[in-house]
Amino acid sequence: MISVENLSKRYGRHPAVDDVSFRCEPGTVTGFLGPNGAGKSTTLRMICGLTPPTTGRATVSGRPYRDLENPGREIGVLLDASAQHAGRTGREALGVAAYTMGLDRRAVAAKLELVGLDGAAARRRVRAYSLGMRQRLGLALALLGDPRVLILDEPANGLDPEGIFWMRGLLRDFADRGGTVLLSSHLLREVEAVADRLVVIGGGRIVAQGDKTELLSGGGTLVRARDGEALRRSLAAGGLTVRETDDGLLVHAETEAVGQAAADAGVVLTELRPAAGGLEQLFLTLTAESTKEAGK
Ligand SMILES: Nc1ncnc2c1ncn2[C@@H]1O[C@H](COP(=O)(O)OP(=O)(O)OP(=O)(O)O)[C@@H](O)[C@H]1O
Repeated sequence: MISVENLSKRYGRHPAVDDVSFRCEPGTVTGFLGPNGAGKSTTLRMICGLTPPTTGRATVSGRPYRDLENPGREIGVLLDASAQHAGRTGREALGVAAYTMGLDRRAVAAKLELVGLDGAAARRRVRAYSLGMRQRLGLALALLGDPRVLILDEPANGLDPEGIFWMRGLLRDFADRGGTVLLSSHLLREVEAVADRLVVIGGGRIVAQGDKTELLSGGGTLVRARDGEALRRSLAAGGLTVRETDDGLLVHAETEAVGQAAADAGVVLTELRPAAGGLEQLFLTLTAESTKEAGK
């Protein structure tokens, strides 16, 4: 469990994080979403005791990070995959971490295997690693002490599509086994695929938070079929209002009602999903604002 209560951080007169509160519960993946400069990294650094908050507090498993006796056993952290000793091999990096956490060295081999770094990769020095390999090593370090909580800052950076798919599976599995995951991203689509809950931050303040499905719903349903005309007829027969979009037909109804209308008419669907509504718009606006700010 992670609890963030009224956390604020000022740099001079600049409020990098402004009165941020949220909780991450066991068994869930929380996506911490915001455009560049929104305050995500600063918030994560405050949770991990690396940046002192101006006001407010954050706890992990009920205690401030700095009070945890052996933090790596409670919480796995990956804030910057490149912040690793470049002269060590992957295996050495994990070996040193295992030693400081008082772990059996066998944990090293198990985690190397888990993150897909084979023997040859583990023997190479970190300076020769691609960003994707550094992310995998960073994840192995975070998971090394078998913590119950994971905090990851933009973990998909540098991973190829197969790597991103693999990581989502790993995080989902971690949460399904009762773990708590908080991961940040500046891409809605990236966290949408794995998160149960979303916390959206813009300009240092929380602008939306809650259940992902609820936040993304309200925008209707997007549906496609091989036979577009038959689909249109089936939806009209079901009394549903339809609008043509680049992504398919946008129907003003829940997915279940749309699927039922198509099934009643025997129409084979090729796609059926909630259209991202208010949240997507909100996120696009935030991103546009931050890009404008950056250009000033
Ligand atoms: N050490 C610092 N000194 C001064 N300002 C800082 C410092 N760290 C962060 N900031 C500022 O605080 C704001 C939030 O930065 P932060 O890195 O937390 O954002 P972010 O959402 O993680 O974005 P990014 O993905 O670009 O890192 C930015 O305006 C940034 O310039």
